[in-house]
Amino acid sequence: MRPAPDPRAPAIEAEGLTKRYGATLAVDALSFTLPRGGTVGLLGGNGAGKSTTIAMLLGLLIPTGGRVRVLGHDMARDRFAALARANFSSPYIALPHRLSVAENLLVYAHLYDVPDAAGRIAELAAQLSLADLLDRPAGQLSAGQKTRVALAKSLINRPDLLLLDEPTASLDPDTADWVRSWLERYRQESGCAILLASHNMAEVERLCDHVLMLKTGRLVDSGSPAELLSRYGRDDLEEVFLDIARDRRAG
Ligand SMILES: Nc1ncnc2c1ncn2[C@@H]1O[C@H](COP(=O)(O)OP(=O)(O)OP(=O)(O)O)[C@@H](O)[C@H]1O
Repeated sequence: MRPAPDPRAPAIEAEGLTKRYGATLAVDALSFTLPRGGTVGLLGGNGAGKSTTIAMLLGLLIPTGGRVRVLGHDMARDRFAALARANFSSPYIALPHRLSVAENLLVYAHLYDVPDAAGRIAELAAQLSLADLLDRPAGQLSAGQKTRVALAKSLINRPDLLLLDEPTASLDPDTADWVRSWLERYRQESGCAILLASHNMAEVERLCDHVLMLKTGRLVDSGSPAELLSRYGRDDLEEVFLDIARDRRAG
């Protein structure tokens, strides 16, 4: 039997994480740590390697090199134990269309072996204003409603680590702001660690205490939003992002 993982182990420890697709080095020796309860932003332009990194953290892709521990579990040997305590949300993943919202959430509750599944679904429906949607087919919801259902799905097992890929993509500014405020509050109340991949710099500045800047698979800079702003002499992260994308160095 393997020893139980240290409950204080970081949520994510990546060391030299690498993924190669033929000639493309999608992720190039990425190392970082996400502490328990922390929020790390994964930033980078299209094709920078964000989704590939998340797929390796979820055990969906086998790294070409390096290693990653999630909640103290080595993903190469013990990924099912890690995944029971983690969850994931992306607006690009559709839930089965014909099943109602409640049926979808029940399937996930059973997959994660959630005790009192009906009670947990009712709790999340109240927190995420889903009560009126529970009997509607998932395929008939608006983008904002689908995002709230996807968040409920991602929290069904009260995860210790939440991986969010573009949580506010395709949402109107009002709904996006609602989701950000909700995540901000949830993170403070739950102590859940969050890895957030986003193209929205204001979102990253608001939610993240540490930011990883990726460019063509490589970690080109990192720090707290305040550290990055001061290093590049900028007023917002969008300008820092453009400096990095256009190879303008920090002063
Ligand atoms: N299955 C695949 N086969 C070959 N190359 C791939 C595959 N998946 C991704 N890539 C390549 O790996 C690189 C990183 O892609 P990835 O999707 O991780 O970037 P991303 O940062 O998530 O981009 P975006 O912001 O556009 O979603 C890109 O050059 C992409 O073309």
